[in-house]
Amino acid sequence: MIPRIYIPGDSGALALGAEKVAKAIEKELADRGIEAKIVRNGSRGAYFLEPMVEVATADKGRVAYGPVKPSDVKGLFDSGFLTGGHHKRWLGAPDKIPFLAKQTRLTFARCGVINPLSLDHYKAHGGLKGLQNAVALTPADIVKQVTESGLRGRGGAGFPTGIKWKTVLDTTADRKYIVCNADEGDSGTFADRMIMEGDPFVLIEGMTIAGIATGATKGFIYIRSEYPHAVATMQKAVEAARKAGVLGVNVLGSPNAFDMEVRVGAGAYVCGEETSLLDSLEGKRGQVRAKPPLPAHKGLFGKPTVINNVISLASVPVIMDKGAAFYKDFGMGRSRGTIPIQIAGNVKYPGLYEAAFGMTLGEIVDEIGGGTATGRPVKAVQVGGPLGAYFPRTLFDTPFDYEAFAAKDGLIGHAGIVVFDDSADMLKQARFAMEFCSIESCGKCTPCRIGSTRGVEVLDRLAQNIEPEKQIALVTDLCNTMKFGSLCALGGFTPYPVMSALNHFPDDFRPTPVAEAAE
Ligand SMILES: NC(=O)c1ccc[n+]([C@@H]2O[C@H](COP(=O)([O-])OP(=O)(O)OC[C@H]3O[C@@H](n4cnc5c(N)ncnc54)[C@H](O)[C@@H]3O)[C@@H](O)[C@H]2O)c1
Ligand SMILES: Cc1cc2nc3c(=O)[nH]c(=O)nc-3n(C[C@H](O)[C@H](O)[C@H](O)COP(=O)(O)O)c2cc1C
Ligand code: SF4
Repeated sequence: MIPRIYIPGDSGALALGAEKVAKAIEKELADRGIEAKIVRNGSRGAYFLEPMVEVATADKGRVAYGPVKPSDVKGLFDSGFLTGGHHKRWLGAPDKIPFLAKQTRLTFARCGVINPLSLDHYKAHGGLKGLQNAVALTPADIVKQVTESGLRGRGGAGFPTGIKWKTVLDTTADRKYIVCNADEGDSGTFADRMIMEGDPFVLIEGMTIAGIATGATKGFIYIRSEYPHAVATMQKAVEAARKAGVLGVNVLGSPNAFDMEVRVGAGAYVCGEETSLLDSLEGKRGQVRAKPPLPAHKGLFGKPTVINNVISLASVPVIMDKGAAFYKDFGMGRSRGTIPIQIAGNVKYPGLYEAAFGMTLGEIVDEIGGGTATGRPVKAVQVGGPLGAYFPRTLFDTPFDYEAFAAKDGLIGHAGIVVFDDSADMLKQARFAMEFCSIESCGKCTPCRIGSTRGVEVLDRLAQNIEPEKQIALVTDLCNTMKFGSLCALGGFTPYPVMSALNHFPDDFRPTPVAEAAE
């Protein structure tokens, strides 16, 4: 029985040199008498957190699943290749790490401070105050506060949360749902996981407020299967909240009923897309639905549904506690409040940093992240997951703001940033984006399903220096078709990493002509 080790091939892993790490893990296990075979699954994962390695066996399929213990690959930590410790460091004493102490923690205020599963600790640190205020208000007044706070969807699209809630509140139905999107598939992101493992009650409180605000009595938290600790913690927290009367037929003794369940995904990136997620929750194969109808009108089981990201929902209690004006005071332009920036990849200080919108990308990478772990110059930073653009140093003055990033053909997404040093080959990264899309495509529309597969082929020809100008024209044309012709943002946004790599790092796409190289 040979354990197979799956190496999630996301861009964070690539930034760290996934192949090298994979080989090292293989060796570490071999030294311990475990015969192992490396299999790259080519899709998602957050390698740098705790090494997210799935161990499966040929005869039983997946038998053990989840992070490898740091002690299993101690040599890798010693060599600085894996930095699982920052998870602990982040949850641990932020005051001992100067740049962590400089954060503005509103959503993450309690993480690392309280016992995550103690409702008493939660209450002693301001927990449930938002919900207490909410039960005394009308649904319309709660929605008004959330709208006035300026909170926008932290899952990536930045849609105003209050407006989404109002659509559900205004839609008449016998049943409505709150769905929390905890699929967290973006490379370099781990904020949702941190909340679920570090302060689960804040998510429960946020979802309950959403239920009361919109008339929904049932909630579902859809958690990616790669997060076994988060699943276990959320399940325990939901039980504790139910026992304490925070959930149930009379929320905090009020006439409002709300309850929720934890559901586990099946490992498809596209199931983070809200309509595939709904299909998956309904027990079907996760495939993107055409919009309209919006989930807010016709969502889970055809009923009006609020779908929000973990951080969007977890940001609501502080708004309902301290008021819309308090929250709105942070940030810049139309990006209000704080955002948990997740710094990963080849960076000296990876971790989660909650700050008001408005810091520049350069401040985040150089000052907070401390530059690359390898000490080499930063070449590129991918912001917003595998569908996000690669920004060169010349764009480091871009403030962390939805509109500022969009103006430079980029996106903030879920605020994960992955840093690459000057050894990165951007043609390879562009190929990775196309390959990722072809693996994760739900297959419903042609530009994404066929386009991504053809895209890999075109970039492979480019790498072999076969008629390079022709391939560049072809990939540009293909990206245009994918951007405007895809049904959802998986196919529609894959052109961002591809075209930004091509536009900002053209030298990597034009291999030295043979004659020149020979001189
Ligand atoms: N967090 C992650 O792991 C991850 C992974 C991949 C992509 N993304 C992000 O996903 C984003 C795209 O998501 P999308 O396709 O759902 O975006 P979208 O713009 O279609 O929708 C955003 C949200 O607003 C809602 N909405 C839109 N108009 C509405 C209206 N008039 N009334 C009520 N609700 C309305 C949608 O239902 C949805 O919930 C990208 O920007 C990307 O950053 C995130
Ligand atoms: C391919 C794809 C994957 C997505 N994955 C996630 C995800 O893992 N988590 C998430 O919150 N949103 C994800 N989204 C965005 C959701 O469709 C949706 O916009 C979000 O859950 C709405 O919540 P928000 O308004 O609170 O951000 C994804 C979108 C696409 C196109
Ligand atoms: S863009 Fe890709 S993932 Fe989205 S609907 Fe089309 S085939 Fe499916």
